[in-house]
Amino acid sequence: MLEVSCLGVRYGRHVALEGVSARVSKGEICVILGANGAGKSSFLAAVAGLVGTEPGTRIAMNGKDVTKLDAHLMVEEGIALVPEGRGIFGELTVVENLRLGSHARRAKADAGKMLDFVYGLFPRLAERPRQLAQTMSGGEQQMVAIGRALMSKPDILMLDEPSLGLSPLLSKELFKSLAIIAAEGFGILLVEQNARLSLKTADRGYLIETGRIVGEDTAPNLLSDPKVMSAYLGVSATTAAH
Ligand SMILES: Nc1ncnc2c1ncn2[C@@H]1O[C@H](COP(=O)(O)OP(=O)(O)OP(=O)(O)O)[C@@H](O)[C@H]1O
Repeated sequence: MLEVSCLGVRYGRHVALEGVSARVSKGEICVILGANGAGKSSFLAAVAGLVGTEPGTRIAMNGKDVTKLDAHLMVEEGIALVPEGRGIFGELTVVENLRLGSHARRAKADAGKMLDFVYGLFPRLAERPRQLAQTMSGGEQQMVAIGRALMSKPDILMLDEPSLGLSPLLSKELFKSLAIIAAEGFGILLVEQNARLSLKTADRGYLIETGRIVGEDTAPNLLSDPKVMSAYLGVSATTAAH
C-alpha cells in the first residue's frame, strides 16, 4: 500500500537519508530501528510530506505517485503521522483534539464511526471527552495523539517513538493497542527506541544506519539475531538470549 523507493533527504550539505526503500501493507506493522541521528524521524517526516525529498525519490500510496505532495494532501492520501512529542493541543479538550483529525475530506463522512472506534480502543478517552488535553497523563496524551491521527481515517499510521516517556507497563499497553489497530486493517510504520518491545509486536523491521537501510527482515528473525540484538537493542547478545 505504501511504497517508498530511493528516498533521499538533505539538510543543506548534510545527507540525512540516501536510497531508502521500504513498504508497508494493509494490516502490517513495520518498525524502523536505528541509532540516534540515523535518519528515522527524517524518514517519517519525508513520507508525511513535511520535509522535501531529493530527485529520484518515489513515494506511492495505493499505486498513486504522491512524492511531491504537501503534508495536508498526504493526509488525504491516507498517511497520518503521530509526531515525537505528540503534538496535541493542550488547551483544547480531548474530543476537540480528536475532531481536528476528522477535518480531512476523506474522513468527514465517517467521523462518528471513527470516534466510536477510538473510544472503543481507548476507553479512558471516552470517559473524559471534555477534559483539557494538557491535564491528561503522558499515556493518555499519547492516546489522544493516536486517536487524532486515526480520526483522519488513514491507510497508514506512522508513529515517531510512541513509547517515549511512558512506563514499561504503559508501553506494553500502547503496543497492544497498535496490534488492535493493525488487526482492523490499518498499516503501521513506527520508529522506536524500545526496539525489543516493538519487534515483539511488529511483523517486519528495517535497520537504518547513517541514512541508509542496512537490513530488513521479519520481526521474529530480527529478534533472534544476536548481532541485531547487540547493535540495535542496546543489550548484549548473551543477555538477549534469556
Ligand atoms: N532540520 C534539520 N536541519 C539540519 N539537520 C537536520 C535536521 N533534522 C535532522 N537533521 C540531521 O539529520 C540526521 C538525521 O536526523 P533524524 O532526526 O532523522 O534522526 P533519528 O534517527 O530520528 O534520530 P533520533 O533517534 O536521535 O531522533 C541527523 O544527523 C540530524 O542532526
